[in-house]
Amino acid sequence: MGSYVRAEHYDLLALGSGEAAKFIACTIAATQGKRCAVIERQWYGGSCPNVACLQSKNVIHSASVPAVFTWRGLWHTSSQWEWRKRRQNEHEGGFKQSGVAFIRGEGKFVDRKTIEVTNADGQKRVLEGDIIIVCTGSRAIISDIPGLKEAKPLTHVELLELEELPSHLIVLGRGYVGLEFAQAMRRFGSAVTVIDKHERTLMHEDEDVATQVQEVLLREGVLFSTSTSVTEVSGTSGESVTVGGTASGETFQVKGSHLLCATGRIPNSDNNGLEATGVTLTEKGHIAADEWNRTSEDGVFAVGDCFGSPYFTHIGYNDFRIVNDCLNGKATSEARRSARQVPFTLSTDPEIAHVGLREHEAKTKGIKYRLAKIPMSAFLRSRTLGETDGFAKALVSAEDDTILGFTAVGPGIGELLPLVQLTMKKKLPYFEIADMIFTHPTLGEGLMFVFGAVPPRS
Ligand SMILES: Cc1cc2nc3c(=O)[nH]c(=O)nc-3n(C[C@H](O)[C@H](O)[C@H](O)COP(=O)(O)OP(=O)(O)OC[C@H]3O[C@@H](n4cnc5c(N)ncnc54)[C@H](O)[C@@H]3O)c2cc1C
Ligand SMILES: NC(=O)c1ccc[n+]([C@@H]2O[C@H](COP(=O)([O-])OP(=O)(O)OC[C@H]3O[C@@H](n4cnc5c(N)ncnc54)[C@H](O)[C@@H]3O)[C@@H](O)[C@H]2O)c1
Repeated sequence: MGSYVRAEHYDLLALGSGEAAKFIACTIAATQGKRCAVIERQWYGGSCPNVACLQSKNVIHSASVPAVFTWRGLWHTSSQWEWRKRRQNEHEGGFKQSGVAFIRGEGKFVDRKTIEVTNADGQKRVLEGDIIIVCTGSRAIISDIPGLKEAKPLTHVELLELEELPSHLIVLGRGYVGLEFAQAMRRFGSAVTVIDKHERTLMHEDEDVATQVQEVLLREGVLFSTSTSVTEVSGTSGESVTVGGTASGETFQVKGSHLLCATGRIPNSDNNGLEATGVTLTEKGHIAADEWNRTSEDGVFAVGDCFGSPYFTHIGYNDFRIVNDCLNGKATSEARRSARQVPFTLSTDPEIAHVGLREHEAKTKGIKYRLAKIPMSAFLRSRTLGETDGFAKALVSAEDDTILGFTAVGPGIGELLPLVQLTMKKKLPYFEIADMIFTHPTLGEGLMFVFGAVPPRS
């Protein structure tokens, strides 16, 4: 550290201002009157509002509204910069109001309770905290395929900053980021080729779910190259870029104008001095912590993507609740990591919405279930929308009447998850949903039909 600098003391210090950290710091400041600070090198409030969930869903929605089917047509704000400025102002206001110190700069651990922060001008501050929250997020993987880094590929961050529409976007990776952006950019008018090393889309999902979404994208003109091993990339994204390798054993080459890397994410647990603390990492580089986000160092918590919580903002928010309970002496067995539901919505059109057990998981684990599966056209609302692609399926226990899992592919179908989640959480029988009165014709009404189709117990 060079010359001695007196450390500024805080009761609670967060590294990274993402979902869980901002709520923890603001809540502890407000409810316990503690002195809290958040260190952040880039955006107030982390990725979700600025470069991930919210902005990407705004782009995706824009691409889905035929009347304004143009690149940047329906962006509710004039530009991506305007979007971020608004989110920044909202978050800056939130921190100020709650009395949390927002400290701009790159943070690096000096020891378990001390973080050195370097701002853009190279000036340093040393902060120490009794409680430390590590919330440093994750970043897109840019693998070491020859020529890939040199091609300066886009990640979701740069894609959201593009001023021009790519004439031909090559998407490497067919997971959440790849599929959502592939469809949106195709709808805006780009030619889109998606390349993935696996044979099928969304390997974790049931095959019928993955196939349904892929079929829609194919119909809209997205091209797929599957079981593809990319061995070289040449050119530069934004000008002309060529991706080559083998696809199902055959030589493969595709030339495009832009390249998006969407091959997964790695935790930001390196380059921040964590090795100077006693905090340990998992094999995948996540910060190792227990059921209540407590690391191996007393008073140091890890939250969000860097902790390996499933990479969703709402799960980051749940980390906040768990840590907040912990800090209030309420670390209960109900409020722990492995006890929580992990619902998600993939924002393709149609969406995929899921909670609980998948069918292939039930089969692998030998869990006996009853299956109800109906086409989306049976959700009468989908007919009024003219959007009948998809289906919904529910897995109900063969032994009692509790719901084990629910998955649906359909328009705006993610909005239906909470009712199913609540029924599952309260361990209510599935027919509580089947017996409800739903307004007609809403998507919710479809739940009555799915759960009404559960076969009787044998
Ligand atoms: C394109 C895209 C779309 C997504 N869409 C959705 C969605 O629709 N729904 C959903 O639930 N999830 C979505 N996700 C996932 C979601 O964005 C992440 O799970 C969530 O934002 C992670 O929050 P976090 O707090 O862990 O990290 P972040 O929000 O990334 O916060 C970490 C912060 O730490 C800062 N930081 C890191 N290291 C340092 C350091 N040394 N010093 C100072 N600051 C540091 C970073 O600048 C960053 O701001 C999406 C992800 C992507 C990439
Ligand atoms: N709607 C949402 O909630 C949402 C949206 C976007 C992202 N996210 C979160 O972000 C996480 C990361 O998303 P992601 O799409 O970056 O990762 P992902 O893990 O979902 O998908 C990565 C894909 O890249 C492929 N791949 C990996 N290496 C490859 C290579 N060398 N060549 C070709 N293909 C390769 C994999 O087979 C996989 O299909 C998700 O797991 C999710 O938790 C959520």
